Amino acid sequence: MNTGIIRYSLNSIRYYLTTPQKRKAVWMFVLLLVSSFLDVVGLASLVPVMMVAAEPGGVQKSKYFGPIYDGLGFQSERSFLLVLIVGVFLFFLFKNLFSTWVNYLQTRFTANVGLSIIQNQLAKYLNFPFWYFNDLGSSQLINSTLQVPSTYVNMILRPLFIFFSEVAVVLVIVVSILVYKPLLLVILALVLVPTTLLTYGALRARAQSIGNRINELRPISFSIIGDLFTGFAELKLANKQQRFKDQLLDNQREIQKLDAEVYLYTLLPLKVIEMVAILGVLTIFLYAIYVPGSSTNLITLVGLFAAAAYRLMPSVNRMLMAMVQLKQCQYTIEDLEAYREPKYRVAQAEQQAELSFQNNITLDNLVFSFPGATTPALQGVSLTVRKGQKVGFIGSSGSGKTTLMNLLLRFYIEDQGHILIDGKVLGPEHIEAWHRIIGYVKQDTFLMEASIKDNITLGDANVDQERLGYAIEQASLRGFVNGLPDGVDTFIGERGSKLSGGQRQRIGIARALYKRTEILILDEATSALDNETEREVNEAIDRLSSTDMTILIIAHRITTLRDCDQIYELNAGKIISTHQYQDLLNRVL
Ligand SMILES: Nc1ncnc2c1ncn2[C@@H]1O[C@H](COP(=O)(O)OP(=O)(O)OP(=O)(O)O)[C@@H](O)[C@H]1O
Repeated sequence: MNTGIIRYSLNSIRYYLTTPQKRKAVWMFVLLLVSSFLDVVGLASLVPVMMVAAEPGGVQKSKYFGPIYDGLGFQSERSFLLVLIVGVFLFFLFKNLFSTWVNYLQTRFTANVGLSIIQNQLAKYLNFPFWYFNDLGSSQLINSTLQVPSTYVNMILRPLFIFFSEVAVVLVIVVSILVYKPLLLVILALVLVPTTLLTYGALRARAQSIGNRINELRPISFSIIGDLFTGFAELKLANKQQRFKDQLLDNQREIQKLDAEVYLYTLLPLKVIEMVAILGVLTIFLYAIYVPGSSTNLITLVGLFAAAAYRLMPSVNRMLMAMVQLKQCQYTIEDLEAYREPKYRVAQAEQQAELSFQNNITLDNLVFSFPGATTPALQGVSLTVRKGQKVGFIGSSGSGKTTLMNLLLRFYIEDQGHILIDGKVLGPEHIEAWHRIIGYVKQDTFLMEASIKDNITLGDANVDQERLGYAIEQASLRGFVNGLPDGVDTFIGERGSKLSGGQRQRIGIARALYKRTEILILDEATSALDNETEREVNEAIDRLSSTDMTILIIAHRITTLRDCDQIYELNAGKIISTHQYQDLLNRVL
């Protein structure tokens, strides 16, 4: 049998198991063997019991039960049969309790492995360099973090257990037949082995390609449904909801069709094996009819063949089903294995060091290129910001302002040059300390579907009320919050849908203040803010300017830069000039 997919799946599981878990897996396999053995013994024991029960005086005549009957001094066959039947019942009770316990252990084990795979995927993606993160997109990431591990558990891990426990059953039967009647084993092997191989051979390629296709289609559905709900208002107004709905249904139609096809494939093996087994029986019969003198022996053989094949068929079928499922979901193994190379990990030092910021931040000749880009996004940027300064960045769209901030935030790492804090190179060992003192207010502030308080504290369990009050005050949110029925406990809707653009940015500012940010990067919203919103945001920035916070502002409106000590202008990844606010204002006027 082609065991490529089995070996591949086992290797993939090994990666996730800790040493105790590996030991547990072996232990579980032993328990499964015992459980399979009890299964076969249970069924096999029924035949002699039924035979002696059906024939009066059968107990004493039986070569198995006769000695037990005499040895235990039974007086009547009826009482012996009663004890025998109760014994059989108790055996089945024990067997089923035992196999349920094994199933329970097995499901707990697979659930734990599933959880460690999700943890592993999360760790992988949360440590992803930012640009890959953006490249993959959230639908793909959600699929890989939640859907793929769950499919892996259901369609790789569980089928593997089934496969091995069926192998155990088949082995027990095969050994019994080998001892009892080797010729029968030869006939069975001649009939069942080629059938199994041919059926698997016919289904595996298609099963795999269906699995791959379903994995391509699922994120598309996630993405369309995300757009459909988040873009509710825009799509409704543009009368485009129907088009998105149609796209989603087309995609789902293909998924459902492929799912149904795969389900059909899991039903097929049993039918094929049954046809071949019956063909075997009939062929032996025909032989008995047309070859004179061979019938008595052959008819016994047919009986035995049919009985053995009947018991083997479900096991072989389950083995085949398991293999088809493994093949169909091979993509999950590939998906989980993706992005394990070091280049997909932001370098992080095991030992984190403290960092203090007292004097200045120096960018020393920073060069940075996005993977695959022909020209660097930053081409030797050097500047110094003193503690407490307010510095502005301007420049046309695509000039590298956001990229520069992402380097400063350590979401990207420079190809050349250094960032120095008080003259000390900012390295991977400072990431945690650095992130404690730097804050970022994006153009589109990240907001959770939660209360204002939770959005400012990012779900702090023990909120520092004094700090929260200060953050609200400094971010010019006091008036707004006081006017709300539930104050800071008011829910703001999905992604802040109940807030204005200015309020959203000010929540971002309050968040940075609550965190005791020492260096704040503020990316001013590019979208046309109305006068009132612009005034609100500027008021918050003005208040910040009176603190000792070091502020770096990417500005799209010159008025935002009013309090800046220095303004840098970028073009094509380079600083082309530095300005004072008044010069810029004169230039515009
Ligand atoms: N994830 C990315 N992958 C590849 N190239 C990128 C990526 N992000 C930005 N770029 C490219 O890098 C260059 C600088 O982009 P950046 O976002 O820093 O500009 P910006 O000055 O902030 O623009 P804007 O004012 O429009 O926000 C652009 O040419 C952009 O196309």
